[in-house]
Amino acid sequence: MTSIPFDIVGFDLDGTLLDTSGDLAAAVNYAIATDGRPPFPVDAIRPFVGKGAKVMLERALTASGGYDDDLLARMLPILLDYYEQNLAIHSIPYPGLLEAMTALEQAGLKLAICTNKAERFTIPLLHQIGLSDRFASVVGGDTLGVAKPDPAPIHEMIARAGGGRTIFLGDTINDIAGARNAGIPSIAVSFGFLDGPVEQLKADAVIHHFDELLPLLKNWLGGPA
Ligand SMILES: O=C(O)COP(=O)(O)O
Ligand SMILES: [Mg+2]
Repeated sequence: MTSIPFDIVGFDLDGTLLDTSGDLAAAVNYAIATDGRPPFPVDAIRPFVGKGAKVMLERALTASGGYDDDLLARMLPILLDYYEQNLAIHSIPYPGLLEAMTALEQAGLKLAICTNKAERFTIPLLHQIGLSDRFASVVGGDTLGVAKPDPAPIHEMIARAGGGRTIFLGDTINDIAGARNAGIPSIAVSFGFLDGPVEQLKADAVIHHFDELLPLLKNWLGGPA
């Protein structure tokens, strides 16, 4: 028995479990350089992330002079191929994540992932970081053909993990709205790829470091269930 009122802790990937911004920025910058556009600093790329690689590229192209459909169609495969070859050069778990995961597992909880990143990148990235064996389920942005904030991938993550009371952690409105749409409580991480104050996400709770996760869950007072 655990004193934590959940069976599954679900996580977003980019900006929540892993700081992938260095590798995402390198892929965007590689692609836009083929059109002669100057690189973005990593900090500028972070707010572009959260709705998949295509939206990330669209946002980068909008911010660097605009684009048409032909340019987007030419550049997207360049970005995707580069990223696939360079998934984990700079990407690292956020501080305290590995300890928090171990503590949650020892408390009897299952861990799961629902990301808007395509499976083609998600599965090898987790493998390269050494985390593939730790999650009861992993659902990507293309697993079902619909992505967060649609609740379907979060429901799928829960079902594939065996079902049970679930809480979801994320760094963007897609995650927090997705959890709300799925009828489960949420926690926003303030260290992710925010595009505004973390309070704007209106999650049920906020953590600033993974050290806060276990105590928060042990003392969870409820939130929408
Ligand atoms: O790849 C993305 O844009 C988003 O991925 P995330 O849902 O794990 O943040
Ligand atoms: Mg994210």
